[in-house]
Amino acid sequence: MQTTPSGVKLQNYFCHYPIRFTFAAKSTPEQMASISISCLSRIQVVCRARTRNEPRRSPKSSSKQSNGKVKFRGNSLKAPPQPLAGGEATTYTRLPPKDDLSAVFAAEIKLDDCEVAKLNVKDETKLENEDYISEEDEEEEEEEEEEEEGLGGNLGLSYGQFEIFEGEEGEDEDKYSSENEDGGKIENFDKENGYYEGELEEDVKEKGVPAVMRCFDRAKIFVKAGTGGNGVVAFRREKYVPMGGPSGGDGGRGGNVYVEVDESMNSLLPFRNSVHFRAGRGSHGQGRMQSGAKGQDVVVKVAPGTVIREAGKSKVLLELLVPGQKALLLPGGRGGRGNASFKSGTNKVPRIAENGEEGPEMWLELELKLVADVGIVGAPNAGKSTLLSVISAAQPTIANYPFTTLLPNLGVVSFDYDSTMVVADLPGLLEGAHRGFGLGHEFLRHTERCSALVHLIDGSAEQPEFEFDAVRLELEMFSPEIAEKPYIVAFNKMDLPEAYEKWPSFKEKLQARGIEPFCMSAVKREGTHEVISAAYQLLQKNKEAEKDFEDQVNLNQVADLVNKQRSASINDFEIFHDSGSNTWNVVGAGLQRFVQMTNWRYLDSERRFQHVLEACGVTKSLMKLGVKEGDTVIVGDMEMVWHDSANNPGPSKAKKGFEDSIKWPQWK
Ligand SMILES: Nc1nc2c(ncn2[C@@H]2O[C@H](COP(=O)(O)OP(=O)(O)OP(=O)(O)O)[C@@H](O)[C@H]2O)c(=O)[nH]1
Ligand SMILES: [Mg+2]
Repeated sequence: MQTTPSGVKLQNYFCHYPIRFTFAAKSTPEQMASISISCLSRIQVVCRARTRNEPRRSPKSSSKQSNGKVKFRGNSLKAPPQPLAGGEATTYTRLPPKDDLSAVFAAEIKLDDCEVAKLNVKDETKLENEDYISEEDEEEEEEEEEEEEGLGGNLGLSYGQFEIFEGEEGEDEDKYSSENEDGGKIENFDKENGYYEGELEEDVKEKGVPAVMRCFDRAKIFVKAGTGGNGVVAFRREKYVPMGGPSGGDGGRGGNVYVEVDESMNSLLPFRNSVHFRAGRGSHGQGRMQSGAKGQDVVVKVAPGTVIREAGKSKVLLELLVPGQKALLLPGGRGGRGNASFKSGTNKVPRIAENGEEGPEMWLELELKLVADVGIVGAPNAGKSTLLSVISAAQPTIANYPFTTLLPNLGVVSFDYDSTMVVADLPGLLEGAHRGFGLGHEFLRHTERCSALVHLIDGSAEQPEFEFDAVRLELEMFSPEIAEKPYIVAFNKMDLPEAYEKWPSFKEKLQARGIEPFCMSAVKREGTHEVISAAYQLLQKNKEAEKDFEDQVNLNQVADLVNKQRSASINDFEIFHDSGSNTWNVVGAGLQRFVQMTNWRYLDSERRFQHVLEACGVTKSLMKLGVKEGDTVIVGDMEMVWHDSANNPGPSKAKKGFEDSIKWPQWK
């Protein structure tokens, strides 16, 4: 733990989020170079020296910064902070190897060395006493100032002070804010486990693994196709053209929602920021028979290997594997017809136009699964990453401690000009992984896509065959489908004497179970070719079976379903009666759509509505079922009171939807 000149204690800690330290000091860049900081994870360090010519901050704005405050803030600054002139920015995007951890935890933040900063801390205290500003004002003004000063400004900092910007989304802003009054110690941080205690700890635990170890391979998004534009009622008015007739144009079609595979994406990380995707609405029709413009389409770009499900449902809607694949997910709503479309021999002056059809909407769950042909699975430290690095050009992190691999790595193995396969090195599996122990379960689903598996066994383990059994069991517990995949077993680390000794008994035991294991040494590159050739052969066998299945995939199946629902006949309906409230509910997709597209502003719409209900048999059915005067009838969103015109010729009132009276139903 270190103490800054302003009394702020800083713990060296393991950080999950991109954090930005900004130091401003009235010193030369050389002086600032004495500040040594080593940071873990994605931490950006900006050391900022104030030049002599730079104007000093006004007392008011200076006083807004209380000494030694440590603030966590969302990364929702209007202008993203940039490394400033005279400063230095370093961004770590990966964890350093474990060996380096001790060095990092022992790292120092030597703010004490900065004499100038110390002096200014006193100045600031003085100023703060002179001109006190409330905390809320402080926040607001601070933000304003950041906007004003932009990137070239002082970022609202005064000498000897620093802020910690937490690089997450604004939503987490409050949660992580830990402004410290008593000496500025950053509390709630559990150094051992690498996350914050209290609220934050709960949050992290809930998700299973700390954020830095999570890969963004699941997302939930909302998609909505555009609603069609409304049709209009208009009449042609032109000199020398008496009674020009109806000329109301149709509304434009709503925009579609597409999903496209983008080769450049390798995670679903962008969906953390953008969740809602709405296609544009069709424009309304206009007079002179002008149809509305079509709404703008929206294309949701996903990474290859994305599986799409409707939220909360297990059925897979789409599986997008190949870059460039584009699927129509939700078709936009049809534009409503204008009165020109309603012109007929019997009605030459139609005063009716339709609303645009509502665009369908849904919440989707996206899940990214690796598009790998072969998956290397095994216990932690078995040498999976080493094997991948030997057989492909991939350079995964290799180190002698469990869980070196936190996210799956991919490598392309090429045997020949046209025979290649993609191999995935997955994080190590522990006993109980299917219940969430270790990291493996987070990634087990990636093996669902693999056509074959390589079980890598650490030959130097105490009981290699138990290790194999434990991993097999985990796979079976997680998903029987994965367990059924063809696999080969490779006994690694044969260069070590203890592994060499254990190999004969291991081989014997597996052979007794009908499995022919391979032995190899990834480090010495011995036996690896045999292993990977055997995996390739397994793959070839499997691919032929899968090919037939892939040919049948229809990418537009969701849109087809939506269209099918839309074209549901108006004659298909069901009537539910609630005797308690005397309510009759008429349910049918076709009828519902008809009600939604009816524009009740026009009188002719009511007539048409009545006519349709009679024509499709709703009126008759209701009468058969014994509807009585004063009963409530609900069709789609429309709620009406049944009015038997034979008994009472007065109009019934709609409870909802429109003010005008409706004479419905009217029969003789
Ligand atoms: N002697 C010997 N050591 C090996 C061999 N293969 C891997 N190792 C060592 O085993 C250690 C772990 O190797 P990794 O490739 O990181 O193991 P891993 O299975 O990817 O581990 P996790 O990512 O933690 O699951 C490293 O120190 C490797 O150098 C081998 O064939 N012989
Ligand atoms: Mg590894």
